Amino acid sequence: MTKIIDIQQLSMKYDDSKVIDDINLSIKEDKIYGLLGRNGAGKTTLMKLITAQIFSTNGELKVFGQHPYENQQVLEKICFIKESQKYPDNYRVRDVIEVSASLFENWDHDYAVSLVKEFDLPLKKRMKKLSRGMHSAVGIIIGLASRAPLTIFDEPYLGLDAVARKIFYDQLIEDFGNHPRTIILSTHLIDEVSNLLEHVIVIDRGKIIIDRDAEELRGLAYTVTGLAAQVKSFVKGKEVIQEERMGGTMTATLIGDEKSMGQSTAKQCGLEVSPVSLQQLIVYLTKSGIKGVMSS
Ligand SMILES: Nc1ncnc2c1ncn2[C@@H]1O[C@H](COP(=O)(O)OP(=O)(O)OP(=O)(O)O)[C@@H](O)[C@H]1O
Repeated sequence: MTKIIDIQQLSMKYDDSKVIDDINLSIKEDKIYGLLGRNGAGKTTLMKLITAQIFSTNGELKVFGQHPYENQQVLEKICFIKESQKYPDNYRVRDVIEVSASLFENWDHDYAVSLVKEFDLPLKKRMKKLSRGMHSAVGIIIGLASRAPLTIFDEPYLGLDAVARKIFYDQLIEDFGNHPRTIILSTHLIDEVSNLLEHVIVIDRGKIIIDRDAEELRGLAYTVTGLAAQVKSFVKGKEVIQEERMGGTMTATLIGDEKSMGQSTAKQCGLEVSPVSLQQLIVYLTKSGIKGVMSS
């Protein structure tokens, strides 16, 4: 599979503090990536580096095989929708759509218009009069209708209600199916997007700590519950990322995929086995400060 982004030993400092710390990463063609991590982890900084809005202090970054800085050939293939995307106040929704049409080679006008209807946006209303959520919906429409070969959404849904977020997810998955491209979605709503993601990248304090196929990651951990003595005996020698005791009962979350047979053994021992959501797993892994990169 072709690499769309190739990052080697990339670092970036703001003043004296390293916010991107010697990372290696490759992003492949026609996949949906989740870029996840805690506040201040370095997600936006990484996206700004990829889209050539800021310079790295060290390392190599290639996008579509070239350095992205002031490189029109590369930049015209990217659509970056930021968290608080700004538009000229006096523009109407319609004007934003028209200007966007001129920026992206693969722009689909009919699709943009159908999305405006889906999100129930008033085409004639000026941007400054839109609510926060409506503002975000405009960004989402541009990101989807651009059909840019590399589309990056950085927390695109500030103020967007649950219904509108569902429209976004449904549209993303449907349109991606018809027009595959590389999508990077940065979000804190991990469980909501969990089923959309094909690959998960987690950044923590400027370092990539997880770079792994989403399906593999989902099956990587499980929770066992039962009598404390039984759970204690079962988890002995296994990698436990979280445990909790309530009276005589104990719950433990362990790392171990299907192949390790831990889940079937736990069931045979009479323990209750339950899956761990992607969000829970990422919270555990970032809290426990895993060393090195969990990569596939
Ligand atoms: N312009 C700047 N000047 C100095 N420090 C900055 C600047 N922008 C970001 N930082 C710092 O860089 C670090 C990474 O910030 P970044 O915005 O990349 O994090 P993030 O993962 O996107 O966070 P969030 O999820 O809260 O949006 C933070 O410590 C932040 O304070």
